[in-house]
Amino acid sequence: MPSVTESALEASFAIPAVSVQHLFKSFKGQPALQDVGLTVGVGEMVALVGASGSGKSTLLRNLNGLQQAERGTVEIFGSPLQIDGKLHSKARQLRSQMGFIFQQFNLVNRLTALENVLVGNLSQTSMMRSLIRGFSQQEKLKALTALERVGILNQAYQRASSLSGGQQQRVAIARCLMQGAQIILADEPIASLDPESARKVMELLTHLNEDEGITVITSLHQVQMVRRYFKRAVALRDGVVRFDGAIQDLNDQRLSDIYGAAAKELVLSGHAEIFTASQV
Ligand SMILES: Nc1ncnc2c1ncn2[C@@H]1O[C@H](COP(=O)(O)OP(=O)(O)OP(=O)(O)O)[C@@H](O)[C@H]1O
Repeated sequence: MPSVTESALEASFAIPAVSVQHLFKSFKGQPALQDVGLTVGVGEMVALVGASGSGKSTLLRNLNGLQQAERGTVEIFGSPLQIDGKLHSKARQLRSQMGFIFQQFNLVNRLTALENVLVGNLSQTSMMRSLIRGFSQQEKLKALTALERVGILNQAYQRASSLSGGQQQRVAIARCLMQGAQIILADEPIASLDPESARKVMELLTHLNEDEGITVITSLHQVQMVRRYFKRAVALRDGVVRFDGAIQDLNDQRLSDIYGAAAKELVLSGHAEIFTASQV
């Protein structure tokens, strides 16, 4: 007989965090996603791999409704977010459970790290209103706690523009925590970072996943990084899922079968020096 805790755990895995079925998306008649299906369990950490133009960003943007597909469904925690190109009435509520991290951080440069976390993903108008109105002690405490969690409490009152790329990305992650995101979608979160900052950001995402059960879906170019930090990878090529499975099965031969000569771009690009220098 399973214990109560085991049953609760099984139940939490029964409804996936993200479920995508038969997703089709094109730009000016050119397919970007073709019949994409994907299921990500609650608390999983999954890498989207693929050469440039393979559809990783498009898929991530469709997962939170930043873009809408022509056909197919996206469900979040079992509730539809988009069906055949239409956002569901619950989309806004579902999106509030998802944080999105961009390659270029998307912070407001003239605001401090703390203010960026406080305004979170508010629209421009709501952001101005909130800044004028001010924030409660409780909100500030929550934002400071989020900054502490990502290791940059000391920079709370520095303008975003004066922070390093790695620090800015950590502010972006703190913003997700402030928002109470249960799912973090990260689009090439380390592509603009130096190797050491990239390592710190990947470790932070791993800890949030392992310690707080946040589901993480990240697009990455660098296969070395994927092998180091992920158990599962989904490889896209020309908008088609060509592999979905355990990372150890996505070996160099498999990559070369999927991408041909372009596999080199994935194996050799960016941050490999971290592994040669300190990890391997
Ligand atoms: N806004 C857009 N307008 C027109 N075409 C687009 C748009 N966004 C993506 N595409 C096209 O859709 C395809 C998939 O692009 P996408 O950005 O999703 O790939 P990616 O794997 O994320 O690539 P990268 O790693 O370079 O970001 C590409 O052919 C791209 O040119």
